[in-house]
Formats: sequence, C-alpha cells, structure tokens
Amino acid sequence: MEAAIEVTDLRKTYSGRKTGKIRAVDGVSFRVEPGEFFGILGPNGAGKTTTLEIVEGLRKPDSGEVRLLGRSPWPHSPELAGRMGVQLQSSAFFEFLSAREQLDTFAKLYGAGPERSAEMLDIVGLGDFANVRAEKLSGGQKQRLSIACSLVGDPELVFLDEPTAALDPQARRNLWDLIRRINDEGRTVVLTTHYMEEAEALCDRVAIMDAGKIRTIGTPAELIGELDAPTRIAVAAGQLDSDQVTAIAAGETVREDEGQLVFETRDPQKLLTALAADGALQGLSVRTASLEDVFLEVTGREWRE
Ligand SMILES: Nc1ncnc2c1ncn2[C@@H]1O[C@H](COP(=O)(O)OP(=O)(O)OP(=O)(O)O)[C@@H](O)[C@H]1O
Repeated sequence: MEAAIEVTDLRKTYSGRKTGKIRAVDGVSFRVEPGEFFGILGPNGAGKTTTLEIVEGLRKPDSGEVRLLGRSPWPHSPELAGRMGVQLQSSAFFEFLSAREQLDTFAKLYGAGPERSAEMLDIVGLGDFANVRAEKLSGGQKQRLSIACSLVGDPELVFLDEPTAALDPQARRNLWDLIRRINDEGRTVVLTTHYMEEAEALCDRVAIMDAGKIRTIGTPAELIGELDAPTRIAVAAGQLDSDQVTAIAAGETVREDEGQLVFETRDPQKLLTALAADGALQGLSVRTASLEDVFLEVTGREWRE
C-alpha cells in the first residue's frame, strides 16, 4: 500500500549570525500509513516544526525526499493542498471576522460551500458561537475553530501542531475526543505535542526527536515495553515489620520514601499477592512505566512544558 507520508533522509541546516550553523533536521526518515495516527514528540528545538513544515511543503529541505500521498509537496501543488489540512495557529485568524465567516473564507479557498462551514461548526461544538468574533473566543474554542478550518476541505491527511497547547485539562480532554473522531473517520493524522499523556492516549505510533534526529519510533506500548522498567508498588509504611518486608521484596528493590514503602518489581502479581496475604494494602498505588519514562530515557532530560 502507498504510504500517506514517506520521508527519507531529510536534512535542513539554518545559519544564523549569532548561532552559527544549526542542524535543525539531521537525517530524518519515517513512514506514516494511510489512516494512521502518528505523533512527533521532542523537547523544544528538537526539529519537529521544521520537519513538519518540510513535509507540508511549506519549507524546502537541503536534501532528502518527501512523498505525500505519493507526490512531492515541493514545489507547491494545488492538487495536494486540496487533500491535506494544516491546523493554523489561532493567531493567524483574519481580524474582525466571526467564527462562521472565518470558516466560510477557508471553505471558499477549498471550493466548499457555506453549508460545509455550518456543518464543521457543529462538529467542533461551536454551533452556538457562529456569530462571535474569533478574538472573543476562549483558548479552547479558538483551537476548535482552527481545527475546523483545517477540516473544511475534507482532507485525507491532517497536520495538528500542538493542538491542545495552553488549554486547561478539561478543555484538552474535550479536544481529544474531537481529534480522535477525525482519525476514526479514516483520515491520517500527524500531531506534535508537548504532552506525553496526550501522545499515549491518541497516537498509534510516535517518533521521539532530539537534536534533529529521530531517537526512537514505535507504538507507545512497544516503546514502553522496550524500556523494560520495573513496576513501582507503594503502600503506607508501618504495616509490615522488617522481616515481612524482606520476605515480600524477595530480593527485589525496596525503599522507604516519605511514609511509603516502595517496591520495584518485575512480577507485580506475585508482590501484590504477598502484600494482600499480609493484609498490607493500605495506601496502595501501582505505577507502571509510561511514555514519559521513555522520553526521559531517550532524551536524557525531563519534559518541561
Ligand atoms: N527560521 C529559522 N532560522 C534559524 N534557526 C531556526 C529557524 N527555525 C528553527 N530554527 C532552529 O532550528 C532548531 C529546530 O527548531 P524547530 O522549531 O524545528 O524545533 P521544534 O522541535 O519544533 O521546537 P519547539 O517545540 O520549541 O517548537 C532550533 O534550534 C531552532 O532554534
């Protein structure tokens, strides 16, 4: 099957008078299948935006090849542009236009009728805000409107660049439902995000970039599995004497931390059974590795929002 996106050995260097040469993208290759939900993660300056801009055909690479729906996105191809949607930063809205008028303007660009704008406003939950000027919308509503604009041309391929940035947790979750639906309709989605939990919840596969390179790529479950990290099980301290603790830990790691006994185990079932048998489940918490742990391991730094 033809890939939705195929990127081969992409390179882009910027030269700044103060910064010297920066290899923003340094030999990046990946493939996105039709209908896939693909995430690009990485710390600030990793090269995500530059990679996306090259893939979208907004920027020319120094070298390497991009095939988007089987074609090169550079130079600009109107046929290709009609088959993809790029989420605009909400600051890029036209001034003084209502939500409805913004969408009508984009619909015209894509040759879609005004009925499509009305439909999109309903889909993104802005039906009641059609006549509100874009700058008066809340942060979450603006993000919804910008997603609606990217969908108005009924694209096969949608690029979302940090769609939930700066939203409160509730608004973020609401947007996840919308973004999931876009993918459920069969569209290929490429997303960049600063939120590991978001990538884990939404993406079929993720690539973690750092310093212009893809450091690892796979499904969140694969990447977490490859970490081979122990499960952390904590209970309130003081329920067990030291002989019991030693017996339950059975040679694995155990430490006391802020009133909690924290076990690290590769056999959580056995450890939980032993804790239950000793009636020591008070304050129980179980933590398995997450994509955030993978990120830490791969980039060697903590995620900072
Ligand atoms: N137009 C430009 N001119 C010069 N340097 C640039 C330009 N755009 C990006 N860079 C530099 O290239 C590197 C990669 O930037 P890029 O914006 O692609 O990263 P990013 O992963 O999207 O970061 P962020 O998460 O902060 O958006 C950075 O060091 C950045 O400073």
